[in-house]
Amino acid sequence: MAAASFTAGIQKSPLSFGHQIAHNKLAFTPVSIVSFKSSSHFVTSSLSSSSPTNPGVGVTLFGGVGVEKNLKDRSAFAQTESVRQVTGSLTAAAGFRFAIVVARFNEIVTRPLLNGALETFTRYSVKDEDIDVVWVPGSFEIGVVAARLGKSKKYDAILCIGAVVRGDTTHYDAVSNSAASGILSASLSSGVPCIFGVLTTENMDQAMNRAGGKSGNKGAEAALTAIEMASLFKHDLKEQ
Ligand SMILES: Nc1c(NC[C@H](O)[C@H](O)[C@H](O)CO)[nH]c(=O)[nH]c1=O
Ligand SMILES: CC(=O)[C@@H](O)COP(=O)(O)O
Repeated sequence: MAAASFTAGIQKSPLSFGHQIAHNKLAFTPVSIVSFKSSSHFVTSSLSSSSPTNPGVGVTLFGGVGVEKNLKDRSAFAQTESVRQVTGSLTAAAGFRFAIVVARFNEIVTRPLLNGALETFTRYSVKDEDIDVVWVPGSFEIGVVAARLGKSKKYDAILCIGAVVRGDTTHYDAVSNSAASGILSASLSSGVPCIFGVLTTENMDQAMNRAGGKSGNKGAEAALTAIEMASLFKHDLKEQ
């Protein structure tokens, strides 16, 4: 089934993908760094592991990375031998639910950003039926919609896509700053990660280069961020 797409309450036909984007998968190999003391230095070595309690979630044990001289004389700075570190995983995205809020303004840019995001979700095993796409008029409107979707608690992360391109006036600053603070505010007020996939560029060339052109596809990158943050919140930062 294809991802649902909504615009002002009207369900739109499913999106089709014309081509496969070239995008490197990020390798998030969970790594543990163990340390041992050698005279007055910490020496580090590394080996791989993943959390036994949360498969697919990297846990890094970390102690004295780098060279720490004369530690015994600096007891105030004594380091613990195993500080737990966590990072979201990209390997277990199946089952996560995502909303994408996308601005129609500069659709020639935002449409390929959206397609890049959808292709990435598919590549990482997110099902179409677990993705809802909501269209809004412009980037200024993204924040309020992201907040509403976040508070619905239906989604593990919300990906926000827009393209603000500088014109002749100061309007650019107002729209781009409002989009950024609106999306941040949606994240903080809902407690659901809202990912900033809004381009803010000097001209259309810069925008197109980042929407599948020579600078990659920022929509695809933002989708990876959404997966990582969804994983982090699901497995390690659960509300108690
Ligand atoms: N100029 C751009 C806009 N402007 C429209 C605003 O976002 C908003 O829809 C309007 O002010 C009504 O509230 N939007 C973009 O996404 N990109 C622009 O470059
Ligand atoms: C980013 C904008 O809002 C921009 O497109 C508006 O253009 P202008 O400043 O020339 O009115």
